[in-house]
Amino acid sequence: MPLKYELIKKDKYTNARVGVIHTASGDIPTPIFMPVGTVGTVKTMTVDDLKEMGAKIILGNTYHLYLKPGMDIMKKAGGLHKFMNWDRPILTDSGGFQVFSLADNRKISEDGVMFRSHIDGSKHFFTPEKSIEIQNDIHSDIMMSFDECVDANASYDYVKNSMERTLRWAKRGLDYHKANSHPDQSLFGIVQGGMFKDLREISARETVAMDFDGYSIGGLSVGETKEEMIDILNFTTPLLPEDKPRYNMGVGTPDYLFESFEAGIDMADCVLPTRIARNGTALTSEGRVVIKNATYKEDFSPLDPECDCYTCSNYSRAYLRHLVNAKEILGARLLSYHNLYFLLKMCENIREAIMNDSFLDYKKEFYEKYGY
Ligand SMILES: COC(=O)c1ccc(CCNc2nc3cc4nc(N)[nH]c(=O)c4cc3[nH]2)cc1
Repeated sequence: MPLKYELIKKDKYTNARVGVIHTASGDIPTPIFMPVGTVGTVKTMTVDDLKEMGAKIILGNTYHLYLKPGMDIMKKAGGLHKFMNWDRPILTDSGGFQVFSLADNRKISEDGVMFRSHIDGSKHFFTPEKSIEIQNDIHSDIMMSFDECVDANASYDYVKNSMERTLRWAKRGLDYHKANSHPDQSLFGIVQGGMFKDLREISARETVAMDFDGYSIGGLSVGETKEEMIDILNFTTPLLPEDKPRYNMGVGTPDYLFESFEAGIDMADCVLPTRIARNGTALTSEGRVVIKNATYKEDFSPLDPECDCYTCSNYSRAYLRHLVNAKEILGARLLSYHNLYFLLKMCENIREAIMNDSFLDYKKEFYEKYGY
C-alpha cells in the first residue's frame, strides 16, 4: 500500500501540525528532518548511528546512485535498503535538481534531459519514466516526480514554460508509476512556478489534481532571499491538501525549518548539517560554532552544553578543534553526528510544542538562545 498520512494535532495559533506518515518501511513522525545520504550513505554515519540519533527516514539521490554504483549492482543487491542495511524509509530525489546543478552539457527537451556525468563525462538521457524506473530499482519508499528546478532569477516566460513542462512530466511519471511501481511505493508531485504566485497557483492546482501520495514545494532554496522563500512558502503550502504530507526541499538551517513547519510543512531535507560539519562548523543551541577558531583552543567544555548526544557527552571543544585542524576524519564524524542529532532533537521538541499549542513559545525561546 502507498503511504498514509495521519494528522494528529494542529497547532492552535499557526499552521504547524503533528502527524505520522505510515509507510511499508516504518512510521515517520512529522514534522521531521531527513538526513541526506546522496550515494547510499549519510556521510560518516553508520545505520546504527542514524537510528541512535533518531533518524526516521533518509534521502538517496537517483542521479548519483544511477551513476555509482549503477542500477545493475543496485538490482543485484535487492535495492538500497538491503545494499546499505537501512530498514527504515528512504525518500529519493528524482534527479532533476542534480542534473541541473551537477552534470555538464545538459540539454533539455520535451522528452527529457540529455546530460554528461559529472564523474566521467559519459552521456545519459533522463526522462520522467526513466527516473521512476531507477527509483523503483532503488526500492524507494517515497519517490519524487522528475521536474525542472529553475533558479531564483529565471524570467517569467522561462519559469512559465518550464512549469508547464514539469506538469506534463509529472503526468508521464505518474502514469509510468501506476503501471510499473510496487504497491508499497509512493510518489510525490513537485510544485514549481519560481517566484511568481500566479504560476505557483497553477502548478499547485494542476499537480494536486493529479492526486499524488504527497506534495513537495520545489524551486526554493535556490538563491532567492529569505523573504522571498517565506513569501512563496506561505503562499503555496495552503494550496496543498491537508490530508497528504507536504515537503519543502533543500531546507536545513534551524530558521528555515521553523518557518517551513510553521507554514504547515511536514518534511524537510538538506546536506547542510553534514556538509558544514566536514568544514568544521557545528549547529548549537547558542548558534553556530566554528570550531577551528582559536577561541576554542583551551575550551574543555562540551560543544553544546544543552546537548546530550554522543559527541557532546564524550568530547570537548578543544579536542574537536584539534581533530578538525589535524584534518582527522573523526572530527568530521563527531561534528556530523552532533549536527544531525541537533536538528532531529529540534524536530522532536517542535512536535512536542505543537502538541502543547506552544510552537510559537518554543520558536521564540530557540531563536533568542540561537541568536536569530
Ligand atoms: C552548506 O550548505 C550547503 O551545502 C547547502 C547546499 C544546498 C542547499 C540548498 C538545496 N536546495 C534545494 N535542494 C533542492 C532539491 C530539489 N529537488 C527537486 N527534484 N526539485 C526541486 O525543485 C528541488 C529544489 C531544491 N532546492 C542549501 C545548503
